[in-house]
Amino acid sequence: VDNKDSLSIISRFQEYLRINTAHPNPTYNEAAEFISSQAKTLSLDSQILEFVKGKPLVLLKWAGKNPALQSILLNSHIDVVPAEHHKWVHPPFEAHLDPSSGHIYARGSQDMKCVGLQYLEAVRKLQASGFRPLRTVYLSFVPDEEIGGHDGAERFANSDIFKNMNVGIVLDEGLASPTENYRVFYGERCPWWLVIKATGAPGHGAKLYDNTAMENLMRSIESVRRFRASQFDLVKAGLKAEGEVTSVNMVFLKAGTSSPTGFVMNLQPSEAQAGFDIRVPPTADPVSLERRIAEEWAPAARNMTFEFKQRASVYDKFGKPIVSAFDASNPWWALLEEAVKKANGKLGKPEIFPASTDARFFRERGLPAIGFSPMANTPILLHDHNEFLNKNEYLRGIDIYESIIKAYASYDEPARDEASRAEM
Ligand SMILES: CSCC[C@H](NC=O)C(=O)O
Ligand SMILES: [Zn+2]
Ligand SMILES: [Zn+2]
Repeated sequence: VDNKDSLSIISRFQEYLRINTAHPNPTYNEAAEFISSQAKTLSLDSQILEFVKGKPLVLLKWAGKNPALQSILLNSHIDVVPAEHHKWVHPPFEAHLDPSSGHIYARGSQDMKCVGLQYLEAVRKLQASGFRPLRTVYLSFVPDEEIGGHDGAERFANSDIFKNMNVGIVLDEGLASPTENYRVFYGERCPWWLVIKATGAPGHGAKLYDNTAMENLMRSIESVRRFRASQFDLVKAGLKAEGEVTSVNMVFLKAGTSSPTGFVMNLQPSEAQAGFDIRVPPTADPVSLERRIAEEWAPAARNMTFEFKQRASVYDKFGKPIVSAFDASNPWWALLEEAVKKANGKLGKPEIFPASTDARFFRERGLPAIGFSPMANTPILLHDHNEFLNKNEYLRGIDIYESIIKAYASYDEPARDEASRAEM
């Protein structure tokens, strides 16, 4: 790449980053227009699907020479999480490029506007080199991943349009890696968002009595904390990776009787609740966790109830953990490894993604999906202040994708259907 090319590649990335697609009011239309205009410069077929009004999904198609072969889907989400503007060194939607370090600061620089545009830039380079794909390559830019993906990737994966695309492999997001090895993911933990509620007799703030809502809730919180520590200890001791234990973090506490001048101090409230973000590995036993919740964390005997705000299934409809194979049964895995190597990149060991991504909707349909965001030598800053990606790392990622897309789109063995299922 000569300097002029890389300058325009970087400024296109900045342009995308400057479109504020943060929740709760993402400017999806502006982003969809930007992506469509990019697709036009590449002569890709482009359509905007609106499974839910106001939530556009941009679907691009680079037609392959053999449409009978299963296609390749390169997925990325358009939306980003909100940012606390005043806590950033550079405003989160300015995409400031620091001239001395080469870091580009922006919300979405790692998660995951980088990946979406790297796919496009890789296609641009492949086209310039005269490459023509054997398999059809699709690029999807989807809304709402950060709020659960139900109006985005989930509807898309369950649509007839998707069915007719005859997808054989999906690439989706991974995580930055502080080392020189890229991280790569074959599965992810399932989000369970739990609210537990305690009730108890109200009374004078000076009175000691049993069964207050606060006491009942506190006992649960203590029990949750013991479990949390037991899981965290396994990670700290190096016995399990982050994605292999069940995480539970308290994310809100709600209790007390408020008045216009603040909380009432001498009244013990009759209700109290707490919310927990729980992530369940595909290898965990969801039944025993649910029993723990019902018996220890929210026992009816202690006047407690619970409710899930989100409860993704650990198993698919065949009762198997929702993971993609990374052995010889999944030819896409070896192809990815080789392609990354060919582009002088190194891959770490296959991992379970600790949070959730849209990949689960494709895996649920029995498709292999690989989580991969080519960012090596980069601190993990997704959802953090001062999220950044170095411009050279971004450019290097384009070369990596160029190699992967070339290998995938040239692969002429029809992938066997059962190859997409993992035996775990
Ligand atoms: C319940 S779906 C939420 C998806 C979100 N994804 C990335 O951060 C997450 O919290 O993992
Ligand atoms: Zn993401
Ligand atoms: Zn995210």
